[in-house]
Amino acid sequence: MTSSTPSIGATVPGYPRIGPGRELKRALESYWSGASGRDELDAAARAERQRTWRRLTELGLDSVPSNTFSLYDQVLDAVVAAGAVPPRFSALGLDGLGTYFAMARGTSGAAPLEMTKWFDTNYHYLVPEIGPATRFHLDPTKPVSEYREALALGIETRPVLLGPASLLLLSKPADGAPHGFAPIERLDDLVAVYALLLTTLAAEGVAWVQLDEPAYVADRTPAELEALGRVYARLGALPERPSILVTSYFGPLGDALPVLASSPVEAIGLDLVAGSLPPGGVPGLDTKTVVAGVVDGRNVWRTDLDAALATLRALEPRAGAVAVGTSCSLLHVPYDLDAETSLDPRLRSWLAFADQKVAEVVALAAALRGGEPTPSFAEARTALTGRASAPDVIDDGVRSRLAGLTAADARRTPFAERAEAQRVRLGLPPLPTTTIGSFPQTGDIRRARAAVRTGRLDRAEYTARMRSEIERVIRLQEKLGLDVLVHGEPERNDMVQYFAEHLNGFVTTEHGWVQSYGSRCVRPPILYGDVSRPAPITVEWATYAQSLTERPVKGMLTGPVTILAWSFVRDDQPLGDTARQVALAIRDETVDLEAAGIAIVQVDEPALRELLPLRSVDRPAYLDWSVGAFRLATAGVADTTQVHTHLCYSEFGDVVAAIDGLDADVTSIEAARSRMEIVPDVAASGFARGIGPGVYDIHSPRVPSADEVEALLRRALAVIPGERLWVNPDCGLKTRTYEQVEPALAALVEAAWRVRRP
Ligand SMILES: Nc1nc2c(c(=O)[nH]1)N[C@@H](CNc1ccc(C(=O)N[C@@H](CCC(=O)N[C@@H](CCC(=O)N[C@@H](CCC(=O)O)C(=O)O)C(=O)O)C(=O)O)cc1)CN2
Ligand code: MET
Ligand SMILES: [Zn+2]
Repeated sequence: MTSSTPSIGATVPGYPRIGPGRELKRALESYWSGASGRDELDAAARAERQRTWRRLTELGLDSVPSNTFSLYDQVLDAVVAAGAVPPRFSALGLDGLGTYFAMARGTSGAAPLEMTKWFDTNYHYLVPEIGPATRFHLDPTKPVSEYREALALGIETRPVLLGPASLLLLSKPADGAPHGFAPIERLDDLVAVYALLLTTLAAEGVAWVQLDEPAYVADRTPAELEALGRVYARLGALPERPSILVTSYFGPLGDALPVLASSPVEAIGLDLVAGSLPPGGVPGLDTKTVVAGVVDGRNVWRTDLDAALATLRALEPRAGAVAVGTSCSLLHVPYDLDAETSLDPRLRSWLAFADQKVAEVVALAAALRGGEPTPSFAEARTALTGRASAPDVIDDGVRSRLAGLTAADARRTPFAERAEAQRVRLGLPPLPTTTIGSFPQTGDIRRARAAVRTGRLDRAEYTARMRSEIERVIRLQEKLGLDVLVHGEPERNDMVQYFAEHLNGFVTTEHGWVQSYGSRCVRPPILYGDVSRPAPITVEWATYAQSLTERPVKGMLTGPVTILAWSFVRDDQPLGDTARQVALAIRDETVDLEAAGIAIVQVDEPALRELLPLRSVDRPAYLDWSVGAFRLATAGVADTTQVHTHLCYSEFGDVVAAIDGLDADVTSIEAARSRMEIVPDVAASGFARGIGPGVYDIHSPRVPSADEVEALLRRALAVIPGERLWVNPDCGLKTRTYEQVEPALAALVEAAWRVRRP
């Protein structure tokens, strides 16, 4: 670093990219459908990048990031930059963009890269496939052209890339890699490509580059820590390179901090919201710029600027220099609070979305430099005092109800007794067939919802349309011969937002879209106060569906952990306390469904795995409160009511014991994509209740044949007795079409019949 290198000052590690009005989502979906061409997509992408750089400059950042834009995913972008495209995609002979989308979405000839959760967030990344034969080679096109594009606007930027160690730690072994191979074994080869990239960027005139190493906020072996040191020793030793900022987020770096502090990098980004600097000396830190992530990049609360400034000041004597940032990329929050014109102004004053957070970072950096604290400090103080004393945040009724609970409220009678009572009541065949809940969300359904929102359709007409949709779904399931039916969830915009809209303690936004994967977005609700259920939510829909058929219809609810995981949660009390409040509201709903004659209630917990803490020391406490919340939500019903749950992630290893702890009568899990790989583990864990390993991969448009489903069922039957085995898809059908769903479910029912035959 030369004396002319600009200091970082105020910055952010990343920024949303889907567009404030979801412009990129629309451009992508239009391009994929063939309705528009390459030029339109390029124009939309360029417009979003340029808008972002201008906005961040206007808001006052000293160092503006680039290459944080992505047409699909930043991990996929790093795969492309490193040339690590798996051969099944390069063999397609497509151009760059065609290959890129083939990896993201698959083609008829090549299954896409696997998608999995980005740490403990609701963002999904594409999993790189790395083997001994992967031939890395530098493709600097994207970071270089984005840097030039910004420079042409007069904006000097800091290119951002996933760091080499994290890239490999987030990868999986390529097909055909020898048993025991780990992608990290290829680190030295990959670092050679990053070295070339840094040299290339230096030649472009880049002053700072940001390499993200979030994998080091999880537990890492000594060899992995050593590998991190090796990477940055080597990159740091390059004769011509930009200054290097290594960024971490979502937790404290732990043992990786001294490794980076003693490496030759110039700056280290720390998440000081999810973690804090350890007490005591960190050798080498006093020579680094610490980019202090004191503004929460994952939640929407306004920052306590006084407290953040105190943290920054306390850091000053320990670091070479202190710069200010958000705790992580702003990808995980909506763009701009100013778009939310219908929010209660008092609540609004407690919040900050991406642009407001950038302004907070700028204000903190200015105050740290010794300038006058801007008026925003006083405004923040007023807002926070208001929030702390707001009457509707605390609900004494909820609190006393929770205080009055005992362990018995979260306990059902032993499974064997319940199972017998349910067998008698339900009279289901062996290997009962069912689905996970949602049926396709058609354009008609979504348009009707948009119309009722804008007042173009009245409530009664909307309800009538949803009822006719439910009737269609019930008749279809009867025709297909399914045993346990669902109502199809047409009335739900989203399985979390829908419940939040009907519970006290939440508000929802109009424009607060956050990318979940590719072009798919969610509007996470904001949980700001004590939670309760003012009135039954799903009972009318469920009883209407049940009135249409003799077969049992499952009541369908979202569990407390998933509601929390996919919302912005309050930061003024432990998450476990909030979970119990949500659990009570869901418990009220299960009890009301039961009273209305519903015999089976499913409480989905797909996010149980997602919230699992990144460090193993923190896991037992999490599993304790999360499992406890689920049990509280479901233990209010009689033995004769069958409780189902649904989880849909491929990595179950870490939560197999917790699944047992949930004490649901039947658990459906995702299993088709891994061809039932997980089932022996579940059986070996001693799990002895009903289980429905998915036999239809709903993430793919492909329709499975009855033969395939039968083969999967026979595989499951090898380890699970027929009286406990359920037959169902991997997950809900909302993203599929009826043309795909009908034949797939027909195959599923046919396969169950074949396997049932003695
Ligand atoms: N919250 C949440 N997280 C989750 C999941 C989930 O289901 N929910 N599933 C997993 C995978 N993640 C997913 C996330 C989003 C979507 C998804 O399909 N999102 C939809 C939006 C869903 C929604 O909120 N729909 C609303 C609003 C739809 C909309 O865009 N309406 C149009 C108008 C209607 C039209 O013309 O189509 C508009 O507002 O402009 C509704 O149905 O009411 C999308 O991006 O397209 C799927 C999976 C993990 N995380
Ligand atoms: C992401 S889990 C989805 C469960 C929900 N009941 C559905 O079928 O859509
Ligand atoms: Zn699911």
